[in-house]
Amino acid sequence: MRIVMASDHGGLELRQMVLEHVRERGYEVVDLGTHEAASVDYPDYAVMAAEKLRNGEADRAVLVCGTGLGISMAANRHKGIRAAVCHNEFEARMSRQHNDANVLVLGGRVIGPGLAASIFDAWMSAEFEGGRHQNRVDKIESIDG
Ligand SMILES: O=C(CO)[C@H](O)[C@H](O)COP(=O)(O)O
Repeated sequence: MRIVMASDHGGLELRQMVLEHVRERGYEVVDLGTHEAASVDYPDYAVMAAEKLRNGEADRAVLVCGTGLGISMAANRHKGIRAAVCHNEFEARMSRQHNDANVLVLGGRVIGPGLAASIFDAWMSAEFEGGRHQNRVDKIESIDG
């Protein structure tokens, strides 16, 4: 499985730490940066990552900004993208089981690397349950506001 990762400057440090963990777990990573501490705009990174997912160059994404909020808002503007900001393993598991989230979003100024790694593991090991949840995800996908 190929995972695309991206962050703004607010998520740079956490992204770099989580990236190591993701590689240690054996996943192939497409790292879109940012690579420097200079201020950048998180929507640009959400768009780049969403494009990789939508064109099949990656299977899942992990996005990080300072809070996780802005980059998830930007990612969720794309059809087929279901980005979930997760602060704990429960949210991570549920975002897969019920919401079929294909983007995990973390807040670099909110959580530390140990928790972020556990959240990633929980997210990757949980499967979408389908059934009644598929119907709801289909309704999300049909929203054209
Ligand atoms: O969390 C974020 C968006 O939700 C950004 O990382 C944050 O807004 C960047 O702030 P600053 O430009 O003050 O470093």
